[in-house]
Amino acid sequence: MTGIALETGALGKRYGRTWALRGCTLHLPAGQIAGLVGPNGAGKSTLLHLAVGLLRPDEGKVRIFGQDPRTAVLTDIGFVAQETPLYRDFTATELITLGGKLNQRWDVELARSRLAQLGIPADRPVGKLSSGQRAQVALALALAKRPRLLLLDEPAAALDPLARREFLQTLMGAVGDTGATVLLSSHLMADLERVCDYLIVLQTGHVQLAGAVDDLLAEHRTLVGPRTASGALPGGAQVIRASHTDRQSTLLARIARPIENPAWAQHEVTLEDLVLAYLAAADTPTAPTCMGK
Ligand SMILES: Nc1ncnc2c1ncn2[C@@H]1O[C@H](COP(=O)(O)OP(=O)(O)OP(=O)(O)O)[C@@H](O)[C@H]1O
Repeated sequence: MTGIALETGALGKRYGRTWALRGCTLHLPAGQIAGLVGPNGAGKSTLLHLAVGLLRPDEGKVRIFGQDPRTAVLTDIGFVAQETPLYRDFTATELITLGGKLNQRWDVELARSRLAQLGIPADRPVGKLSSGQRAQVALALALAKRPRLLLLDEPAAALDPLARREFLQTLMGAVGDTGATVLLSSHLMADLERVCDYLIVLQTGHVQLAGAVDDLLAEHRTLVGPRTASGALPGGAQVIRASHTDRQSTLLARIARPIENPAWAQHEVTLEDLVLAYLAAADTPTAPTCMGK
């Protein structure tokens, strides 16, 4: 599927006098599984609530498939909020029936079979399930909607490691089947490394880094070489994060082209290296920002 699933322009939201999100400009190409990362309070939940139309922007715009989420596209969006709010007195079976009455493209079988596969009691009020089981019910309901865009706010946080792996596999399977776009907020970098092909890093309400994972990894290297001032790097590299010993510098750098100076050893970076470097750099006054293609 082509096109842009989510687009924001100078998007801002404040609570009282405090901006939770400000100047947020990004786009998420359709068909991607995107990770949304950032420290506590960075604005991830705020962005997701704006995208699903549950919050109104104070500045700027947000568009889902080119439309205002507060108007036309709600049937295209699936959302699992952080605390997985569900009607706690209802059983999963009742929620599946209810969903069928409220949604046009409801896939009853998908929801039922998923819960049966996971051994989740469908006839017990969801308020009496464990928080991990409730998260699974919420995901099953969101997938049953067959959304074009699925927004998940830390969906796997309450799951044990095995359940998390199954959750991510189901997610990837469902997305593979339907071509849905996913935006998934998480603090679990290993999970994101496993499933994401696009990455958005938020820091104090701003986009710090965004782009296709393959491009971001190709554009960055860890460089180890003679102790150097950041301004004197080979090949026009931009230093994101530097650490030094008396004789040696280790730099996480954004490189425009391969560095041919043999004094510098180059190593590929992991997604976690990259995110940590940008988040740490954001605490410095000249924080770099990198927007991908
Ligand atoms: N209802 C609210 N009233 C006042 N301030 C709020 C409210 N919701 C969020 N905030 C503030 O807005 C900022 C962004 O919060 P948000 O929940 O979007 O961050 P987050 O990145 O999702 O954090 P976490 O990783 O902890 O879930 C924070 O400073 C938070 O304290």
